[in-house]
Amino acid sequence: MIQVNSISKKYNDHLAVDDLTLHVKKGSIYGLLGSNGAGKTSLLKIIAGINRADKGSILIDDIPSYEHVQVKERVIFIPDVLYFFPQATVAQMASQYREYYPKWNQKRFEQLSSAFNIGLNKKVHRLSKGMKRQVAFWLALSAMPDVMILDEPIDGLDPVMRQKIKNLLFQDVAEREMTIIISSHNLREIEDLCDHVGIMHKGKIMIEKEIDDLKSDTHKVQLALADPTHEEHLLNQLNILHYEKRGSVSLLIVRGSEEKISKIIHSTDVLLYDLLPLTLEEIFIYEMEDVGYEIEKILL
Ligand SMILES: Nc1ncnc2c1ncn2[C@@H]1O[C@H](COP(=O)(O)OP(=O)(O)OP(=O)(O)O)[C@@H](O)[C@H]1O
Repeated sequence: MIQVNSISKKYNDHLAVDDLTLHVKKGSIYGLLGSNGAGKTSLLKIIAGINRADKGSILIDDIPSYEHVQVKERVIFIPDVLYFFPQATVAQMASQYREYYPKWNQKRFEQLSSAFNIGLNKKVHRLSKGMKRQVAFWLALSAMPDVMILDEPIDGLDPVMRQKIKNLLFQDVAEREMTIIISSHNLREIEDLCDHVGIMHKGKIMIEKEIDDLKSDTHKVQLALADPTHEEHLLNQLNILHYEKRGSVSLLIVRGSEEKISKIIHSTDVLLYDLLPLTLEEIFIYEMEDVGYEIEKILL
C-alpha cells in the first residue's frame, strides 16, 4: 500500500532522512518511534505528499504521492501543530474539506457531532488545544481517507476522548481497511494501537517489526550464578542490549526467544534466574542505548 523507497531529505547541510526504506501494508497501523530530531515529522510530511524528498520515491498504491492530486485526496495528515483557516468555524472548515476530499461523507460528519459535541458555529481558533484536536479528527474521519498520517495525535486529548478516537480509528481500519502511520512519544498509546512498529534514529529506521515479535524477542533477566567466574562465558553466548550488576545479581536486557535464553542460562549452575517481559517503552529505551544514547542505571 505505502512504499517508501530509499528516500533522503536534507535541510541545508543536515540530513534529516537518510536513504530510508519502509513498507506499510493496507489496513495496518504502523507506529513510528524515535528520538527527538530523528526525522519522523520530515518523513511523515514526505509520505503525505506535503514535502518532496531529495531522492527516492513514495508510492501509495503504486502512484507517486507528491505529484498526484488523486493520491493526496485519499491521504489525511494531522500534524503535531494544527492549522485551521483564520476565523473559520467548524462548519466552514467542513465545507472546505467537502470540496477537497471527494469521499467526504456528510452523514458521517453529522453522526460524529454527537461524539465530539462541539458547536458547528464555533470558531476553531478559539477552541482549546484538545478541542482543536477533536475537530481535526472529526474532519479527518468524515473525509473517509484511505491513509491517515498522524504526528503526535493524542497530545492534549483527555483520556475519554483518546479512547473514543482510538475506537473510531480501529473501526475504520477494521471496516474499510484504512491504513494508519502514527508517530508518537507516548509508547503506551503506540503499544495499544499499532500492529507494526519502526524505530527511527538519525534519519534511518533501525528496527522494524511486528509489535508482538518485538516484544517476544526482548526480555529482562535477573541472574545469579553459583560460580560467578562462569558469568563472562555465559554472557558471551547471549545477545545483550544492556547489563548492570547489583551486588551478586546481574540485570540484563537480552534479545532472543525465551526458550533460547533459558537453554543457554541453564547450561550453567544458576542460583537465581528470572525472565520478565518488557514494555514497548523499555524496549525503545534499550534499543536507543544500543545505537549510542547515554543510558545509565535506569533498570527498575
Ligand atoms: N524546515 C526545516 N528546516 C531546517 N531544518 C529542519 C526543518 N525541519 C526539520 N529540520 C531538522 O531536521 C531534523 C529532523 O526534524 P524532525 O522534525 O523531522 O524530527 P522529529 O523526529 O519529528 O523530532 P521530534 O520527536 O523532536 O518532534 C532536526 O534536526 C530538525 O532541526
